[in-house]
Amino acid sequence: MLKKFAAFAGVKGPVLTIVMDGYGLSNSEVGNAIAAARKPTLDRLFADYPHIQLRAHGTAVGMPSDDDMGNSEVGHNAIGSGQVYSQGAALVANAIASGAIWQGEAWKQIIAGAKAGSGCIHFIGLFSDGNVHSHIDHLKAMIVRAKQEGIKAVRVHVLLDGRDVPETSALDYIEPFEAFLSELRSGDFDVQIASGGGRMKITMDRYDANWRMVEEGWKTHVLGEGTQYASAAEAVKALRAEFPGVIDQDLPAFVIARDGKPVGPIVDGDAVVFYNFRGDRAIEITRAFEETDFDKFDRKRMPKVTYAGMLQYDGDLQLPKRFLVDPPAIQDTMGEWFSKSGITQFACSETQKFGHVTYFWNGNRSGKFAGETYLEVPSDRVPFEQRPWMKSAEIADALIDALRSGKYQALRCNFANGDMVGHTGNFRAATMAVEAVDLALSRILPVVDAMGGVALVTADHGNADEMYETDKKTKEPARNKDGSFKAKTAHTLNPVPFILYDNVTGGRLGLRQLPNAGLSNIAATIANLLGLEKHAKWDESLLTVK
Ligand SMILES: O=C(O)[C@@H](CO)OP(=O)(O)O
Ligand SMILES: [Mn+2]
Ligand SMILES: [Mn+2]
Repeated sequence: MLKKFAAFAGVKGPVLTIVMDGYGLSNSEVGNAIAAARKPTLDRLFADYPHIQLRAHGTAVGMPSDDDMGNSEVGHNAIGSGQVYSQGAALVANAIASGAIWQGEAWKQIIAGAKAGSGCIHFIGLFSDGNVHSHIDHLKAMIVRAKQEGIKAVRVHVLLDGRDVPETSALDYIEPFEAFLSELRSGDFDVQIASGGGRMKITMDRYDANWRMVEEGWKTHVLGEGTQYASAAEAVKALRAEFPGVIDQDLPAFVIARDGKPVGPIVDGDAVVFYNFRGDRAIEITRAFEETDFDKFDRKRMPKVTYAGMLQYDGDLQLPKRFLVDPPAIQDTMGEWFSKSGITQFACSETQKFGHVTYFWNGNRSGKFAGETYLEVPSDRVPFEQRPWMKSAEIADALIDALRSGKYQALRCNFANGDMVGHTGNFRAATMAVEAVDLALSRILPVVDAMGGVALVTADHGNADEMYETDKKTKEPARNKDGSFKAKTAHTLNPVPFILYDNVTGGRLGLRQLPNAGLSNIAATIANLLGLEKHAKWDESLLTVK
């Protein structure tokens, strides 16, 4: 049990934490969909309530460097655990730098599995240096090592990014990578790109939102079925010509073939490494490779392969069984300790972010702690620039019901809008996304008051705050050839807001801006609002009490 907090007995009503996914604070109004949005409720919160800024990127959330943007996994891990752990990106980079990865059992089994079988290793993963789900340097290091260890054939299945990196940058990765492969290729080392497609079209679905994507990926990578091209570069050029305006993340699947035959379907005796380190979008394809009883789609054939993930993606479900690098051992999360302290908890989001407030929040565990209730609002299956309001109204409905029920002391939710619509690169839709969240807040906050509670309004990282790429030389917004601004689809490095909405303690409570305040300070702040001391491992609370 957490001890009683001496300075404050806790608010009478519930404590609600609202994560506005992808809502960063930028000083610039240029390309800033948040500044451009009409958002009277948020304007009022910033004008009238205590608020500070939190760091949500780089080392503050366990990324290798402060050049790394934040993302939902590291952000929600930091919020939910009150701690900063070295995250997948850093753990993998270190394991490669020290060589520990090659000494691990899993890598040895991949090599041994391929040698005893067909001799071929397949690498499937997100093909960029975004460092949110994967890094191309990790892929390259594994290919070099595989050759050194006497592997004869490697096939690479490239998921085009355009979401963590510029929206039409696929060839900036493919072309140098082909040059890298040419250098390595030799009489006894046959290495080629075998298939690919946009990350939002195939393979990388999450939270069971759309298994058809994974089915499409399976057909492409494993069965080698689909439209054939002579090379990945040719595929990207041809698909861009065929689908003008479609950005990398949404490009259709392609198969590389010679004389009508796919160069790298996955067959019995192969080894397969899924090289993403982040779990949410890696779990479904992993299940397709590992589960004997599998009913999400008809796999047609299930090759007997030696399969490994870069990390273990779900500790509870032990997915995958074999993994190259140990995930961060996230312990003593807020969910667990509130549960042990008898606090009832409610978590809600729509499908696209549901795991963020449950699985990521609880340190990448899919199980529930006692006293937790989860509610998932099914997401639309559309390009989100077509529905920028997403399920904000339904999430507000659910929260209002949960608050009014009086059953829950700590509630948490995630509004996906700023992030999911921000990722489309559509500026106007992103302003509407922010406006939809503002409307939801205007409905929820009066209910918080009525129940005698308080709310913390924050975000996990930026996105909608920067909708244009910056020209590296001029530092001005970058432009396309036709003079229009170049859309930016990725997260940002900006800090996020942390607002205390409190109409019930008579102004006793405030927030302090510690110099390095970050997302990991939120857990202790929530504990104090509930009248509890923080867990010894959690970073400092930001609450001030008069
Ligand atoms: O969509 C995703 O997978 C990432 C971006 O790669 O976004 P977020 O971290 O907000 O989930
Ligand atoms: Mn996010
Ligand atoms: Mn995002």
